[in-house]
Amino acid sequence: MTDFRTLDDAGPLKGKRVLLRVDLNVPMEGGRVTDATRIERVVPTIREIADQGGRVILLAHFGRPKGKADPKDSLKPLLPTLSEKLGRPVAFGEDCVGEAASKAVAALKDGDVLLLENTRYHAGEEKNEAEFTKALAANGDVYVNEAFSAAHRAHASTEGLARLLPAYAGRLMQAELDALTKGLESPARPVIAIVGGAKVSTKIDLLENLVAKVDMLVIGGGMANTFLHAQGKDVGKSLCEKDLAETAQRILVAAKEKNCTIILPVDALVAREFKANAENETVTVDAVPSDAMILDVGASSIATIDGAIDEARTLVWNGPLGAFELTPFDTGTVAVAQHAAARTKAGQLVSVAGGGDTVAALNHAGVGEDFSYVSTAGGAFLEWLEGKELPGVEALRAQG
Ligand SMILES: Nc1ncnc2c1ncn2[C@@H]1O[C@H](COP(=O)(O)OP(=O)(O)O)[C@@H](O)[C@H]1O
Ligand SMILES: O=C(OP(=O)(O)O)[C@H](O)COP(=O)(O)O
Repeated sequence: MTDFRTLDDAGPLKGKRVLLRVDLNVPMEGGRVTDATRIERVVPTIREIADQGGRVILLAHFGRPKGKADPKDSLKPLLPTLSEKLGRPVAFGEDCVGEAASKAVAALKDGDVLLLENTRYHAGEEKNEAEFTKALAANGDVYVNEAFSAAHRAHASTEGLARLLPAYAGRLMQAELDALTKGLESPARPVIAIVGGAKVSTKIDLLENLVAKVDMLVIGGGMANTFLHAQGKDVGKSLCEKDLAETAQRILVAAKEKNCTIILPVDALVAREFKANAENETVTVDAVPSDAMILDVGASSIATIDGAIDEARTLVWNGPLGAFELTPFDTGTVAVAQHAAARTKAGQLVSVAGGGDTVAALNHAGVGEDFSYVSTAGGAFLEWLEGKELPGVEALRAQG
């Protein structure tokens, strides 16, 4: 049962300008998409609207350009993949508001698809500014939110637009919420969570609530370095947000109070260069050379994590355990992903993973199909798991 309106409630969309908010924040390398999962998952909705004769106007962000039109965060390089996956041409508007956008929208015929440039090129997006939201809304008759993975952001294109235009949830938004509710509303215990990745400052706070929901929490990736630093260890030149040491300490205390076992790496693969096949060595986390970076968990840590997974009946995972895009720093992520997949296939574990890079990492490990459920969302998925209201979903409910 959904308590918001979906595409089924939108009425005939023929001739309507449909602002479709999608999450195209996909992993890229050298200007090419390296994992197209997020694109593939929104294709059915784009087709469904276009096939009815709706004029599809895709709104999306890429990276974190912080209100500046930084070319490295352009959505343009995604066009070939988007068009290939969709099996039809996609036009491009050089801006998401103003003349460039309105001209591109005016040129659309029924059933056409248009991608507008990065919404985060404008500061009004993240500030959810009324003027900017109005400028976005000027190009649409209807708003459809398909970006579950950005629903934890109260931005103009994820939240504000739902208040200005008739608003509906897209098929993926609906499916993600249904699947997570079904899979995790009353999970089999013990529950283990793995949180890694690089978005330390935007994800660390949610760990405080998460430790009350799960029995074991594995902290890996860049997130682990901040915790190791908080424990007084020298993490050398590793990705580490030192100003969050107090937050990390608070989380460790909260975990103890809630009887949540925290599992931090005991050893690490370190290197002096952030590149594939950089010279590397395994060291204990007490002996990280001051000129080196932790780029993956070590073999003893992998064994500990695998052992903890063996005790669990439910796994939730966001954020790779290391810089998995660069061999051999994919070793920990691949080993743990394969172990969890084998337990899942044997019927011993319910495994739910999510996040743009996490999905790419599972695919890289060859187990993307073997988890119980793979969400496009990382941060949004964890916030949902915490029990938090997601602004993008709440704004749809307000109209429901
Ligand atoms: N120890 C580490 N040092 C640097 N980067 C890391 C480390 N561990 C993981 N990462 C990086 O984290 C990124 C993914 O983080 P994040 O965006 O939080 O995950 P997701 O997109 O799945 O939510 C990957 O690009 C990976 O290279
Ligand atoms: O990639 C995303 O989230 P994720 O890294 O948690 O999977 C979303 O596009 C949100 O991006 P943001 O964390 O820059 O707001």
